[in-house]
Amino acid sequence: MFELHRANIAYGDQVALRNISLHIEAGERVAFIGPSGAGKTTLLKTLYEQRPHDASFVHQHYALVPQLSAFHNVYMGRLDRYSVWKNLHNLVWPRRDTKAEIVPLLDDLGLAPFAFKRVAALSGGQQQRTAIARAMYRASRVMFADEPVSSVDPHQAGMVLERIMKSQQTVILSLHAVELALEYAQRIIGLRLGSIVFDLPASQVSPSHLAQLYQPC
Ligand SMILES: Nc1ncnc2c1ncn2[C@@H]1O[C@H](COP(=O)(O)OP(=O)(O)OP(=O)(O)O)[C@@H](O)[C@H]1O
Repeated sequence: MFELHRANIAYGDQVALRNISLHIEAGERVAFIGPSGAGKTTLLKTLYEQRPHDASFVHQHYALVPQLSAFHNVYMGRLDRYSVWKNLHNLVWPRRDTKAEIVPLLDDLGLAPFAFKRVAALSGGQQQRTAIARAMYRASRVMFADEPVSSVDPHQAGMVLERIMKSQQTVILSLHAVELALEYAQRIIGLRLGSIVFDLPASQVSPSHLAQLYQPC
């Protein structure tokens, strides 16, 4: 489904990824871990660009429309699939059938009480869960998510990751929380200074692998 062969990615003269070879099959649940600046976001974006038509992307900074409600932001996940008439109707006067699709999705992520509140009035964690709900509503073949639980409180982070893993066929995400990556992903790719240090099933990642990844420069 995704393939990179000795890929190098740079921003101007700043090299972000070096000699990356990678193959990801449909249905995999993959987590990128590694220190800040290791190249996780760059790798997510590089892979996303291979199939933007059938993937969704949860951005680190959510990329929501703050003036619109959580409901409307989630609806935007399918804006390109509906007619102009349906989109205008839902913007002004949400249709019952659309509410029946979106409200349970928000409810599942603990957001039902905020469904029709402006996103600008929601907390960071609530905004992040709204961005996840939008990606779920899109229902594409692949979900990319960049630090999708960074603002969610620790009690909810597991629940949110569980929902993500159940809702999509293929999931590729970056996580700072190593323990969550090991619990919810099947395959862990450790990145450091733009290179892959290990690529292993979660069950085979050991403390020495992690020490190698997070050792001081
Ligand atoms: N737009 C940009 N312009 C220049 N350099 C960039 C840009 N985006 C990222 N970089 C550099 O590329 C490298 C990898 O960045 P990237 O954001 O992919 O890392 P990351 O592992 O996702 O970091 P974090 O965990 O902090 O989000 C870093 O050295 C970073 O400074």
